[in-house]
Amino acid sequence: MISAYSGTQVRAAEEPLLAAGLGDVLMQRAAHGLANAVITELRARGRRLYGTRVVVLAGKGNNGGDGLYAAAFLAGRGMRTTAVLTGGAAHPAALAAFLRAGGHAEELTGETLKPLAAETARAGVVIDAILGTGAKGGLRGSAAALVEAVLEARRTDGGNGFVVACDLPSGVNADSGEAAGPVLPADLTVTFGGAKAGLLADPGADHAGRVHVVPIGIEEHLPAPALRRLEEAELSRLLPQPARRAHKYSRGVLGIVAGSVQYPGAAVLACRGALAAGVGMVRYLGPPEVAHLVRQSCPEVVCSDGAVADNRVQAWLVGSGMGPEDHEQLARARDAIQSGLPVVADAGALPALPSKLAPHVVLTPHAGELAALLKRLEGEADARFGDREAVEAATFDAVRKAAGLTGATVLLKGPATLVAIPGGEAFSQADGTPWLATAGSGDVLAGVIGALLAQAGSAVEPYRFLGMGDDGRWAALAALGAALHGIAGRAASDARSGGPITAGGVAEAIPEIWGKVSMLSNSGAWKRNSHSQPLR
Ligand SMILES: NC(=O)C1=CN([C@@H]2O[C@H](COP(=O)(O)OP(=O)(O)OC[C@H]3O[C@@H](n4cnc5c(N)ncnc54)[C@H](OP(=O)(O)O)[C@@H]3O)[C@@H](O)[C@H]2O)[C@@H](O)CC1
Ligand SMILES: [K+]
Repeated sequence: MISAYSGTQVRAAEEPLLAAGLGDVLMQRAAHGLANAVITELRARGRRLYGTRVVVLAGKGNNGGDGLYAAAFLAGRGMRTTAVLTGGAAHPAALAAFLRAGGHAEELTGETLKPLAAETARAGVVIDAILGTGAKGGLRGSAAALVEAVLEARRTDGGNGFVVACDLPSGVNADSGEAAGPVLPADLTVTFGGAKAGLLADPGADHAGRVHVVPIGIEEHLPAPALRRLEEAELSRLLPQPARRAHKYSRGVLGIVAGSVQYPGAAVLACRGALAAGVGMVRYLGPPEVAHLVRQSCPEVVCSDGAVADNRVQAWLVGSGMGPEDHEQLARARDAIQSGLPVVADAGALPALPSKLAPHVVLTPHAGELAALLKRLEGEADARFGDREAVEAATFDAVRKAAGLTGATVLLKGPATLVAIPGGEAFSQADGTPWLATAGSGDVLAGVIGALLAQAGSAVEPYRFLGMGDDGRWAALAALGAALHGIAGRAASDARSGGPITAGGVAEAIPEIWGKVSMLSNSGAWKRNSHSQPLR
């Protein structure tokens, strides 16, 4: 599991060591980890160190200090290093070490801005150490102008160097991933002590590239993470497995209220997603025309046009492919939400939610649907997240806000899918491929999560083992569904040499992914079939 923390959490964890006079030791560890990551990356790209040009953009705080110490180390390895001092000053000891090692420093001024931007754009390696966890807002002033000029120079002249962000891409908010000003997107972010939550939430995740965590000795002081990402070991542990004496009812029954005469395919895809994700049985409730199509595509599904109360299930999925005019389906959706059973509420069910929900209700909006929900809950005049763009600019805050206002677990679909319960556990899964942005993909995801709720909603032990509260399991199950769906989407695309996929293709790929993930032991090694390919 990747555990990510807010900037405040990391700074609090540093406090006892800073009080013990170990500030410089922490900085040296961070700088050493950063320099080693640069060397590893250059070697992986088949590039020699000697003579390669490195530009470090160094702010006046400790983030700049990390960058300057790392650049000093690289200068000692024969790299040609230039430091651009963006804040009119620099960490004194780190700058002295850099100059002693043979580095060359330039102050950023009105006159030097253009040539330094051009030099940065041409460099083999750029270390972005302008701002770290001490940033207040996005980049501003001459540092912002420099980054804009570098972006422009890279656009016009190209540039094949790689960008390494020191702790986080400068201007990205460590807590939320928001970026108020320009940001130099990184190929790699080397982050210290623990990942920052803003690196796993968009738009920060967009800018961060790969994330590499360097331990610096503060780890035992860190609290429960603000944001988690399930990896193979946890996926393997959390995937439900049938007991030897299982029967279809004990395996879990999912009731699905989805689809309409206008969108019958959503019902079929939700059923296919659920069936692929190990549920014992699916009961479909909906209009006869849709039920007919469901029966034809999925003969395993038991269909009826009856009432929610007449169907015994362990969980419900409601809303996919339903519109505001589908009164009968919406009435069923409301009954399901009020049944007290775990529920996935998707698409058409979102505008019709009761005002107060609980975490066993999992909402699965995309950014536009989340904006509409928040606008309704906050009131049009006060809505901070009034439209899709506002949600996309601050995904983590938006999802936490929606969880707080509804009381439900909220899953926001995206390249980094975020899940949060009110005031508690939150997850970010980025397992998929952009090809998953295709019609029906969300219906399959809703089916997969519904199937997981029906099978495993009552088990709390695995989550306690992972240090989560009992309500956290609703978010973890939704994150598990997002991970399965994402990995399956990637596998489906890989099977076509990286080509496009359909929602039906994603559902088809899920059972094999489930099998492969289940084969992993908790250490991440294969239990059986040790020659199998890793998942990602
Ligand atoms: N604590 C430790 O020992 C360790 C810390 N570590 C490292 O330190 C980093 C945190 O360092 P930090 O606290 O010095 O803050 P940092 O991110 O460098 O920025 C503050 C400076 O930027 C300025 N500034 C602020 N906002 C701005 C803006 N929008 N646009 C432009 N300027 C802005 C602000 O100026 P001011 O506003 O105060 O005038 C101030 O001078 C952390 O990310 C990690 O890399 C590791 O080495 C481990 C040990
Ligand atoms: K930085």
